[in-house]
Amino acid sequence: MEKNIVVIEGDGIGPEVTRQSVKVLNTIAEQFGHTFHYTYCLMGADAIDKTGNPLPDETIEACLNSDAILFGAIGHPKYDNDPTAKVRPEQGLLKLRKSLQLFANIRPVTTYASLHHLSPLKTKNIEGVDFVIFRELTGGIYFGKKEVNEERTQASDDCVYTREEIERVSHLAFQYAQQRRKKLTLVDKANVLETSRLWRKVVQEIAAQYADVAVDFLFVDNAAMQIILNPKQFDVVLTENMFGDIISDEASVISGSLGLLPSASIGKGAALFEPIHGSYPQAAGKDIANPLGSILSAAMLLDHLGLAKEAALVREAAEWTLSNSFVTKDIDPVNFYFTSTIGELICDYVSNRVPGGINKANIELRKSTII
Ligand SMILES: NC(=O)C1=CN([C@@H]2O[C@H](COP(=O)(O)OP(=O)(O)OC[C@H]3O[C@@H](n4cnc5c(N)ncnc54)[C@H](O)[C@@H]3O)[C@@H](O)[C@H]2O)C=CC1
Ligand SMILES: CC(C)CC(=O)C(=O)O
Ligand SMILES: [Mg+2]
Repeated sequence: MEKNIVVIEGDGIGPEVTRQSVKVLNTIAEQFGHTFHYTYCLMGADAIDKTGNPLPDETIEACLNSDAILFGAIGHPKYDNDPTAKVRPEQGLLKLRKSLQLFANIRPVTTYASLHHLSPLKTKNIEGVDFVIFRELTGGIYFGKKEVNEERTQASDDCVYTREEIERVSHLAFQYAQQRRKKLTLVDKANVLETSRLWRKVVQEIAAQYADVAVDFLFVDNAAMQIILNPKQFDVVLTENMFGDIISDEASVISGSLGLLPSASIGKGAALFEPIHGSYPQAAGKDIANPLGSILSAAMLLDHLGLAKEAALVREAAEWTLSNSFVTKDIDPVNFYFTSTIGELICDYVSNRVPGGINKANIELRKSTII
């Protein structure tokens, strides 16, 4: 199979985690006889530095002409700490999502037996947790009209949703639930927000078309608690843009680290794959960030290309690293391996196909020589 993949490394840890995913995709290509052509594009603070624009037109153009997009992360403290900056890295990502009409962001939350002991949550509450957050991605408060007065004493962000925006992501979420445990939870704030009441009404109507899916409704404040208290109750969680952004970072605590969670953004054609974390600037260039969120996003990319066997092998390799304690600093702050070593180990596993073929002594050597 021959495919064109756009790679947007972005800022902070974006480049170092994305490079591990490209290594893994290349190993998959070698093992299975595929050819992946990569086009590298700019976005975020890096793009502002080089072009003055957080999302150059060439990036949109390349993405529209690609089979899939692999994205790292954007964002830089010089903008986070300057609330008056008019041009900002995040504008690039929001505009890309809108331009490509990536209206559904799928964020799976799973747990790994070898990491249970690291969670601040009780093992009995998290073992077997397996749910998916369907986050609406191109509407709501992140895209509403923004205003600030001249004196900067008052500001507003409008939250707008149309019926059509709610319907299209809801149908995808219901269909996803049909393939899983047939339960869908809408998370909203319908006791206060008009947009949430529209969400609830539309989802109630759509539910009639999916009689085999059990639907329930949770206010977002309660949902934030339930995700920590009893995460096993969830199968598919459907929610608007900002609530999905917030509860998915929260849900990563169940898995063990924000660095573990992948995502797929889909919509009207293009498809983009990115870890759910940001640019983690404190770790940039240190080779300590967890690359698994990105590598598991690459697995979702492979699934999207119809390469299910390949995707499964990448997931198996990722699980193999975790269960053999080949983990980054976020998972084990004392005995940790570097970002690049985890990438290499996953490539080794993918090419050898059997864990017995990997020489543990060499891995220990790689760890100690780098430290
Ligand atoms: N999709 C994107 O590109 C996103 C960009 N951002 C941007 O990223 C910048 C930093 O934002 P933060 O709020 O600090 O969020 P962040 O997600 O970059 O980091 C928050 C914390 O999560 C942990 N973490 C994140 N990624 C990790 C990884 N791969 N391995 C190990 N630990 C990891 C670290 O403890 C870190 O301090 C900001 O400029 C923000 O706007 C934030 C979220 C998403
Ligand atoms: C720029 C932000 C909306 C990115 C973010 O936090 C996310 O997509 O998770
Ligand atoms: Mg986020």
